[in-house]
Amino acid sequence: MTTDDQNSTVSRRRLLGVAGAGALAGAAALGGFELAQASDDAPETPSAGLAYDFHGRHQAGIVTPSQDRLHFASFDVTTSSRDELIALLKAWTEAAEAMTTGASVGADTLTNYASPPTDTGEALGLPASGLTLTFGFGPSLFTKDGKDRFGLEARRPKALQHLPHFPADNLDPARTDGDLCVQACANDPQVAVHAIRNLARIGFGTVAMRWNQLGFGRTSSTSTSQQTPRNLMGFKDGTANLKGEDAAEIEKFVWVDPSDDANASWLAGGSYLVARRIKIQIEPWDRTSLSEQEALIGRERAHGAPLSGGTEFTDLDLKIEGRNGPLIGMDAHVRLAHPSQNNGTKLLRRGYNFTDGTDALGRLDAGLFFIAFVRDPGKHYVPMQNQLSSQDGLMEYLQHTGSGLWAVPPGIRKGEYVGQALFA
Ligand SMILES: C=CC1=C(C)c2cc3[nH]c(cc4nc(cc5[nH]c(cc1n2)c(C)c5CCC(=O)O)C(CCC(=O)O)=C4C)c(C)c3C=C
Ligand SMILES: [Fe+2]
Repeated sequence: MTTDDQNSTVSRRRLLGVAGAGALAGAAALGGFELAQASDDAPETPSAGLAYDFHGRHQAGIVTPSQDRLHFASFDVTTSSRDELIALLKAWTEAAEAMTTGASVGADTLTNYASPPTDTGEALGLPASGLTLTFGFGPSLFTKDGKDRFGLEARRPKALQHLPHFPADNLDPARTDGDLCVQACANDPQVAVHAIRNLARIGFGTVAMRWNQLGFGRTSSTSTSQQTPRNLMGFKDGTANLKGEDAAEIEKFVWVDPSDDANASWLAGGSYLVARRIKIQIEPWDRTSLSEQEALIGRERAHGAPLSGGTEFTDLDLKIEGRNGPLIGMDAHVRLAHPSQNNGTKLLRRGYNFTDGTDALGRLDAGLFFIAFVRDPGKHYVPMQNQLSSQDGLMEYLQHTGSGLWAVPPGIRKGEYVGQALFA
């Protein structure tokens, strides 16, 4: 595996090769700890000193191992100038190149006393922390209120539509859609927040942040080297996820192929990002019996094994019957999400837990910020969501409150800017 292909090789050599001043300062500050964490026999826990290459065939933050923290932001473009939009994407690329190495934005951030600093400063001295920045273009970038603001309409991918209304959706427009999105993931929340804040600052006058979401505790593993984490329902989440190492399946289900859409050859090597803010009714869930919880998921809670038997990674057996019907019930989440019930479809999940305070009744506003990367949302996401939203027993405890779909351009080569082929 090369960094060019996967952006994901992380080794001591790589850590030492990180060029950013911030990363070097951070590594020096942490002394031997950094090196110990990044050594070949290091535990699978991601270290703060990791750095993923921003350049490569695909954007990082998709098949690279998911980090612990998320700051996701959706932006609306406020200018009607195509040139200003391109200038923003160039500036964002330059800033992303710096920040993903642990460096500050702008060379003279602490020496030019006549201007505001070019970097907001809160990550100064912190290492790269595995920061990845993944950029996406929403349907409204191509056409908004019937207008082709930037001359892009003819190049809009057919699959890039606003997501349909799903049963039981209760979407807040203030947490839905957006012209552009940026997924910032890192192993330090301050690094992820710093990245989004700097991109927003750079975009002042060109874009306005529409909504954003903080996330913690990844709810999926995207690499076989990672342990399966737990979501706020207390279950292991990500066991049957696509993993970055499954090259053939990633090719089939994640990356857009040049033959997929003649209008959108610029998207080849990219993907689509689906985001759903799913609130979990935590208090009723916590008063539900263990047997009911396990029946609704279709797996046992302690180790994540399917209710049809075996251990965590044993395949589901959807046919085995118990005394009262199938051991994995007809409305169990894993049955309804399983490829055999979805035309063989798989998706790459990359979600995070969230808590956003309490509501007026003192209930936690918490849940799962679901993110998935798919090759074709109309085939690989919409039918599955329709099935889950209408039949999944878990829906009694869930409410979808935010949503969006973005086309994620392919990786950026050195000297290029994010999404350059779209504007060529
Ligand atoms: C549309 C896709 C999906 C949404 C939305 C979704 C929400 C959601 N999921 C859990 C908890 C679990 N999901 C699990 C498996 C699983 N989920 C999806 C898809 C969506 N989930 C898929 C494709 C799968 C894999 C199915 C399979 O092939 O077996 C599991 C089991 C562990 C695992 O395999 O990852 C859990 C637990 C919650 C709590 C949630 C919304 C809040
Ligand atoms: Fe799920």
